[in-house]
Amino acid sequence: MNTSYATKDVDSRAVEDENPPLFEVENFSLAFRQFRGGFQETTVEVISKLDLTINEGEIVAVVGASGSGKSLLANAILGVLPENAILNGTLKYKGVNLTPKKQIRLRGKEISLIPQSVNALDPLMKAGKQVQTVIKRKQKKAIQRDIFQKMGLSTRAAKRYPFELSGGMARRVLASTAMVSGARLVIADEPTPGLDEHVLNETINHMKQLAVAGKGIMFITHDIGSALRVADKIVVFYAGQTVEVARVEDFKGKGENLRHPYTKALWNALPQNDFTPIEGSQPPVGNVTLGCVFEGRCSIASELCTKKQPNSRIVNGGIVRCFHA
Ligand SMILES: Nc1ncnc2c1ncn2[C@@H]1O[C@H](COP(=O)(O)OP(=O)(O)OP(=O)(O)O)[C@@H](O)[C@H]1O
Ligand code: NI
Repeated sequence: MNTSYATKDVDSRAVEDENPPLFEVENFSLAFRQFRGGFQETTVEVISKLDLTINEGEIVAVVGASGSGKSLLANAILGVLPENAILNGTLKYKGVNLTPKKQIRLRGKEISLIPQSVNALDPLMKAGKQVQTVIKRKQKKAIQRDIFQKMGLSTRAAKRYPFELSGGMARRVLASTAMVSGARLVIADEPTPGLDEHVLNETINHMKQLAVAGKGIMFITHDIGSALRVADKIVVFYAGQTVEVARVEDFKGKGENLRHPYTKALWNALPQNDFTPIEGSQPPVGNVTLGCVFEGRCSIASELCTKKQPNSRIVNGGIVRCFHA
């Protein structure tokens, strides 16, 4: 696991060919083509100016409110977006552009998704079998039994069809699938809601084990608390943009070491801190603004923030998109 990511992010672009990061997103944007009022075509942008890097052995948490574009990013990486999606920017796996063809080849093998929805399970296949089908090694059944035991799933659960499983059990089956897949990059989209404390700890430990084994993990969550328990660095999303990339150690005290006002607000909203709610709400999807996406809720916004969008820059070993950080 590494914590010197900020300099590494910048350096790694310069020495791209020699030692590229496991996974990179650069200036990525995503819009949907829509038809309004008959034949008039419009586009709605849901992700813009998104950057992030995941190194081998690193757990990167992507934290953001509901609707900030987290699942869409996950689906974009896997290449499973609806037809009307328009993508721009680059996604690179091991320094090479992820083309749709490459995505099909890597999906489920090198890059594995723990989807947010349990509907992703095959309704016609028993739980144990679903997990066995992604194992490439021998002794599929033994490996599946072992992971089920670790994830708190009984041998009876393995013989059940998805509709016979509770929501929490189904989530654990999905997580088991990614864990045994042998993928180098695991994208976990909200793998923890509805898990009891014991299974939550198991899931977190398992993510850590995968990282120790050299895999890169993208852990998508809206819960900054669980992100801080497991991740090496935290990428904060707001309205489809990365507003900050911070080290876990930066989250302490009153958030003095954090850079973006939104990240500080998220930290101070935690029950163990001030429990101060964040006033206002995220701008709706498709909202086009000249200025900073957080400006309407920001306590330190100036006139500049209403007129211009800040670019990302490195501040104090982290990355921030704010004029006043
Ligand atoms: N096919 C689509 N066409 C138009 N808009 C879409 C489409 N799919 C998703 N969106 C919109 O894009 C935004 C981002 O959605 P996304 O599911 O990525 O959010 P999220 O951050 O994963 O939220 P949550 O925490 O609730 O899972 C949402 O406002 C959603 O309504
Ligand atoms: Ni989501």
